[in-house]
Amino acid sequence: MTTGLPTQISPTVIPGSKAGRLIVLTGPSGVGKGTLMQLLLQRHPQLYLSISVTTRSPRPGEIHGKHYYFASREEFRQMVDRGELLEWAEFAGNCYGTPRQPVAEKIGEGKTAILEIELEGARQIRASFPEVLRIFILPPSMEELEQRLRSRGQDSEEAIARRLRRAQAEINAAGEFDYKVINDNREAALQEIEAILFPDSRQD
Ligand SMILES: Nc1ncnc2c1ncn2[C@@H]1O[C@H](COP(=O)(O)OP(=O)(O)OP(=O)(O)O)[C@@H](O)[C@H]1O
Ligand SMILES: Nc1nc2c(ncn2[C@@H]2O[C@H](COP(=O)(O)O)[C@@H](O)[C@H]2O)c(=O)[nH]1
Repeated sequence: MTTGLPTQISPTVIPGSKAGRLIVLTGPSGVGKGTLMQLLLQRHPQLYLSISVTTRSPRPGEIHGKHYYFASREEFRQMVDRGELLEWAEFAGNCYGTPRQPVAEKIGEGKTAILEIELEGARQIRASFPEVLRIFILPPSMEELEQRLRSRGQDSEEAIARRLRRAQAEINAAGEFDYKVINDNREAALQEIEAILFPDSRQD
């Protein structure tokens, strides 16, 4: 398990229909990506949010198959070796990856698939799927980011420190992305994302 390089997505497009879109949403841990995605899905249930595999332990309330597929390091390594992940990366001491098949299926059905992933994974996707639309979510300030990580109340002090160290490097790479959205006011950020995803009257 030494590389996270992806192979191609290869969606099978249903004859007579157009292929869907792949969207990547990235930003430092705690910036509010998950919160914004849940709100977006409530308003646009036709969107498909990929469920990742992780070796991280479940947080209280997290459900296997809903929030993540929780796997051991060995299970994760086997998925990598079998080419089952579209991308994967290590983040703050754990592995995270995107199962290939459901994303390929949804795109093949003409749907919009969204990946909520960290920077290295976003770079891998860009390399294997250049048409991807990539959005970076920024915090209003580093102080606010730290405050959000703490108020979430889910991570140890050590985990928060690791995530904050990684956050600055991720923010420095925001210029690589197609769009940047500052998540200060939740509703305003959501509307910006909607305007990116649904220019004109496109709703798929
Ligand atoms: N605009 C906002 N203003 C204030 N608090 C917010 C805002 N958006 C999200 N939050 C809060 O910030 C915390 C972190 O949000 P969330 O878990 O969605 O972040 P995330 O980017 O998905 O993190 P991770 O990448 O670690 O999964 C949560 O407590 C959430 O309620
Ligand atoms: N490269 C990938 N990154 C992923 C994936 N799923 C989630 N993530 C990112 O990991 C961090 C930490 O998440 P947490 O749930 O432990 O707080 C965060 O930035 C997620 O966006 C994935 O499949 N691939």
